[in-house]
Amino acid sequence: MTSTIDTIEVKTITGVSAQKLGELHAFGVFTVKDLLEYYPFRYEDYRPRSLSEIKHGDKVTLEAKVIGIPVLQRFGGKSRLSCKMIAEPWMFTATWFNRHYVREQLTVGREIVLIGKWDQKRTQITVTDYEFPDRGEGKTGTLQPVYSVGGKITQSWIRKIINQGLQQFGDMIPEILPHSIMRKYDFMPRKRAIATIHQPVDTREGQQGRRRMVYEELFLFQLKVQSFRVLNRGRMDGVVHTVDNTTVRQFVRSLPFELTDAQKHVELEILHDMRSPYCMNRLLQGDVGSGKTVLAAIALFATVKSGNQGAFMVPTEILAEQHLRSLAKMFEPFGVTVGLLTGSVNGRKRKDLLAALQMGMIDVVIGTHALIQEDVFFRGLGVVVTDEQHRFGVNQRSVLRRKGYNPDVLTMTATPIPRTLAITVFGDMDVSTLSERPKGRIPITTYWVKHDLMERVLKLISREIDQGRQAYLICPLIEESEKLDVQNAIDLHIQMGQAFPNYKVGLLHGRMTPSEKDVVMRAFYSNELQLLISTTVVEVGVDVPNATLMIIMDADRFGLSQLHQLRGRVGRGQNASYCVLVADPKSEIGRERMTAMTETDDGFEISRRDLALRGPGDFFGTKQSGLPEFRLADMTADFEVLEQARDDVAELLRDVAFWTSPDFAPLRNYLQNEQIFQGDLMD
Ligand SMILES: Nc1ncnc2c1ncn2[C@@H]1O[C@H](COP(=O)(O)OP(=O)(O)OP(=O)(O)O)[C@@H](O)[C@H]1O
Repeated sequence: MTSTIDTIEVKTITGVSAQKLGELHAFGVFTVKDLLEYYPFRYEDYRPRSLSEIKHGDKVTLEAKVIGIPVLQRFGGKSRLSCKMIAEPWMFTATWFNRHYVREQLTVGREIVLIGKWDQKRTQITVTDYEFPDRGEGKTGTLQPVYSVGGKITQSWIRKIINQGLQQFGDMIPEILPHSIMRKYDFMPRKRAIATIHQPVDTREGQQGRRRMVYEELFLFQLKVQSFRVLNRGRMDGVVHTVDNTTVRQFVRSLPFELTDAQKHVELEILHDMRSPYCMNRLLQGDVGSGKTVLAAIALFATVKSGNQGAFMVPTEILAEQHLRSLAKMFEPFGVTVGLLTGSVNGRKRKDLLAALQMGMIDVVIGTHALIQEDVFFRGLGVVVTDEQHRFGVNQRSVLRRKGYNPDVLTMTATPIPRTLAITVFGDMDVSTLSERPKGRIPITTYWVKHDLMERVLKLISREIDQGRQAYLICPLIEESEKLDVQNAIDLHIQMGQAFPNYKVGLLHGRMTPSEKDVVMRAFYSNELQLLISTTVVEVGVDVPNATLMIIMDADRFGLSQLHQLRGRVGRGQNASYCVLVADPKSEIGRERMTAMTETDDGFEISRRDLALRGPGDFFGTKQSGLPEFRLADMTADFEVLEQARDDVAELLRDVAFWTSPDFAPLRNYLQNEQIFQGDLMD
């Protein structure tokens, strides 16, 4: 096999000593390819500018001439060297701190290039770097890349080594984009693009290089997710579920409500996937309270009635307990057994549960993400239902495959994502959407009040509780300190206890043990507690239909989607519900968020506004762990390129030539080496 830059070790580059090699490894640089793709995050501009165009405080490069005798002052072990200079027609002073040795080199009439910060008031430059043209030094006039460095690796060393790497191996950088794409966008060849990112001749050239490599990165990302979807569909190695319609219908009929049209539609999509021989990889997105859990239940029921087991992976123990209770009730009449596996199930109990799972005595297991790892074995796993936070990545799939399972996967998200964004970022999945909420729900009324109206808010609490309902009070979020969060919650709990001596007031926060939390949640479910003071631990999925009031303190500290999630804890039953945002926002964005919340209760609209306020990068940043880390591309700034790449890839994959023509061999090779395909042959 001929060697390529992704197999040649970086130590073959002249100048990489054994000691430096270790340091490069720490940066994730093992091969020549890794080094050449170690891109700078910005450039230092060494192009000379004229004094007439610079402002106070600018960092500049000036071409000047020494016209004065240097003056050296020493004070307390430090030194300051000043010298008069001229950059025609202006005179100014150049100052060096703690570099007294420069004095010898400053002879009158000598040309010098100074790099440093300009002080307009003193007509002075504080020099950070300098060069003498008569020594033929080379930074002047260039843009110098700035890399992320540390330890024994310095900026100048990495620049030198990358330069050396380009000289030795630059010609071996392979082209990967097909001709058609190169022509369509008039891209420069890959070799030149990579070289110019490290050593841009000028800004335009640098931008062109970046443009091409950003596109390539997003194109390859899209190629990976979309071809995964295409191949997955064609592969036919999933579990074929055989459950018949009558059995499913019996289960659906036993539920205490009729499915909405949207739920019925999604049910068909899920069952269709499950019955087919390919592996289901479906994202179910629906607004808060739209009834996603029952679809999870149908999928789990269908797999059990087809002779398999199901796993339901949820983000918190509170939620695992909640689902255990509700699913056990739904499944009980049909003889479907349910088990719980979370961090707090241990010792003998855990051992027994694992054994029961392996022997097939438990049909459905609910738990946190530890569920599908390490020592957990199933007799036959047919379906995994999970949530967006645990987006079922390549790693989990391969863990399961190694154990001999290839289950259907249903991923649920309560943060609706605008459709274009969903298919761009979740391109490997089929998307189902629950577009309506169950009938009979009264929209939640949302108020935004300032802190000085707290008295009125307290009255609202008593009004609801006196009518037999329950309320949540969410404490402000102090991001820097969980300890302060907890303290806040404890204080508020005491205050509310005093304000409402006749009600039972509960407290829930992240420092409590899972079993302590469970005791409180159970008491709230059964209305033994009327008011629950909590941090955001109730954010996801908690379902207490009798709760009709949600109060969020310092609501401007939360993001829009998170506020919507919290608000979604009420309005889940037949009674009118209210959400009160208590906030005195200081920023415009804070005010916009509050207004948006009072204007709409539609999660799709909220996420559209959230996206507009934050941009796709941040929108996904907090919620999405499944997003790849790009080296150059930025989800916000390069979003249009991502959409373009998505369309180009879709077109390419529709063309049969993609799977056969030599023009696309580099792309097929790329896919084959990706972990996602685990070496499956592309040809
Ligand atoms: N078709 C329906 N008709 C009436 N009630 C329903 C229907 N479907 C679900 N429900 C009820 O609506 C409530 C919310 O459903 P569920 O907990 O599944 O919401 P969800 O989509 O998971 O929301 P979240 O993301 O906020 O947890 C539950 O109490 C559930 O029993």
